[in-house]
Amino acid sequence: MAEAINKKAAIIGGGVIGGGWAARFLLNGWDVAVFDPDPQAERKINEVLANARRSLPALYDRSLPEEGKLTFHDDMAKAVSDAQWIQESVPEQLALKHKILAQIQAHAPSDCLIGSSTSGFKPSELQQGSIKPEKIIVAHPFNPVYLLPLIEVVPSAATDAATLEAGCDVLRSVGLKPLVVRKEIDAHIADRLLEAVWREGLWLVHDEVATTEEIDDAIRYGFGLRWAQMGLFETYRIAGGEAGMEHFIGQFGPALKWPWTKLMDVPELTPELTARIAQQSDDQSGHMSIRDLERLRDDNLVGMMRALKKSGSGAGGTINDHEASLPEPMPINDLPVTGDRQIPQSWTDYNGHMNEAHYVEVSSQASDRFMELVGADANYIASGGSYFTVETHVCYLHEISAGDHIRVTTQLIKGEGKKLHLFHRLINDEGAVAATIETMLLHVDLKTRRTSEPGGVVATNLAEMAKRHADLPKPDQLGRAIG
Ligand SMILES: NC(=O)C1=CN([C@@H]2O[C@H](COP(=O)(O)OP(=O)(O)OC[C@H]3O[C@@H](n4cnc5c(N)ncnc54)[C@H](O)[C@@H]3O)[C@@H](O)[C@H]2O)C=CC1
Ligand SMILES: C[N+](C)(C)CC(=O)CC(=O)[O-]
Repeated sequence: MAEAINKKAAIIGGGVIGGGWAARFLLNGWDVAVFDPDPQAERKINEVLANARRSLPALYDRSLPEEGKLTFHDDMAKAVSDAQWIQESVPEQLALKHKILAQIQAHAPSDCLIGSSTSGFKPSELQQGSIKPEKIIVAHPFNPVYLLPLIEVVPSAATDAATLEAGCDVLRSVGLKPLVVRKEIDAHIADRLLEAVWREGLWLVHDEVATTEEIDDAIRYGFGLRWAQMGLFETYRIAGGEAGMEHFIGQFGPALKWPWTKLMDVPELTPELTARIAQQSDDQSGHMSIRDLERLRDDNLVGMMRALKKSGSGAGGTINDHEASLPEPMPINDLPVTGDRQIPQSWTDYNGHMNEAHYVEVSSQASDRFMELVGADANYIASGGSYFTVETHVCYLHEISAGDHIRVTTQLIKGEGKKLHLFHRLINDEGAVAATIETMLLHVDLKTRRTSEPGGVVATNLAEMAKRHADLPKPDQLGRAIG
């Protein structure tokens, strides 16, 4: 069989942001070629990648594609040849970006789009002197690039609609949420907002009103939590109470003209102020290495984004959409695969392995998937029929650790009348059955909350599935009681 050919991304500049881009593409199945003259680039990217491997897959309840191949190059031409996407992430200096973009375009495939990670330059500035200005856009990510879905995509007058859409499709395919900025401006949308908050923070330290830690507390215990799920305007709509946004503006709008904010001025970043900020930051966080801080940040982000995934709000909706686009797993031993996932860090406990509670979560997801396969899907449930779990028995056979990949197969033991008797096997990458979960569900009428016969399509599908599973050997753990 011919080997599948992966897509290839070229990462030009592999620092904080280039490393994050490399991880996002690799973990979404792309090959990645990096060009960076820093002799430490390979080590740094591998460390970022290790953090990405423990966090990005943990956002999903399905496996990401098989990881692509990572290569490092000291020749720009080799790095960009055959690339379908090129991402420039060199330092924020316009002259350097012009030089690098010219070198890229001298060697890149002629139809290849180049995204620039620039935090502040407009695309028309980046395109100055370019031989193909229409192939350069701003694709501004957020740190950590492998976890945060937002990507500000900024076209210029030289960018046509089809190129822009094709670029957004590529970015969506690796789980990003393109926000197309309709009018190019310095620092796009998000950095305009971030700069305003940062400027105020600097003034508060300068005027000795607050330390770096106190400013961070003011954000993380309060409005930072609100912003992650509703942003600025939706939050303020609620703050206007039943009278809404107009009332809110009427009450707090005038304060914008009172001396609440420093607004446009920037404090002089003298050596003394810089040293004060650096010392306060060391006092606040110097007990942890940057990589440890990154892991803490990533674990918290995964937890918050998994909560958003449940409601589908904001970043959670992007993860759900990306998850739905991931390929379906193939059957194993004639059984449907009803789960295929990496075990997140947050599922492990003080014994250093997957906590017992999450086996039931895996079972619940596998039963849900099985229900979908026999037609008891979201539409069916909306029409008033569903299954309730009434009994579950778990056998823990081998330890499962954070980062392990498991697949779940489901054998139909009985699917007749109101009863749905399932047997799930959790299979690890060595092919061993790490756990079995036997579970009984009953069909219920959601209006009366009483058991009822399933609808025609579900009953027919179950009967067909039962025929296919009838000759399979009965599992050893079936009907097991404790003792
Ligand atoms: N750090 C951040 O929070 C964010 C930065 N950005 C943008 O990303 C870009 C890169 O920023 P960072 O990654 O933070 O900087 P960085 O300093 O961490 O990384 C820059 C990398 O570029 C490499 N480099 C320098 N000259 C080069 C050349 N001639 N060819 C190839 N590589 C070269 C350096 O060796 C370094 O590894 C900037 O445009 C920045 O505005 C965007 C979003 C967030
Ligand atoms: C500070 N910064 C301007 C480089 C920040 C960004 O561009 C985005 C981010 O990740 O905060």
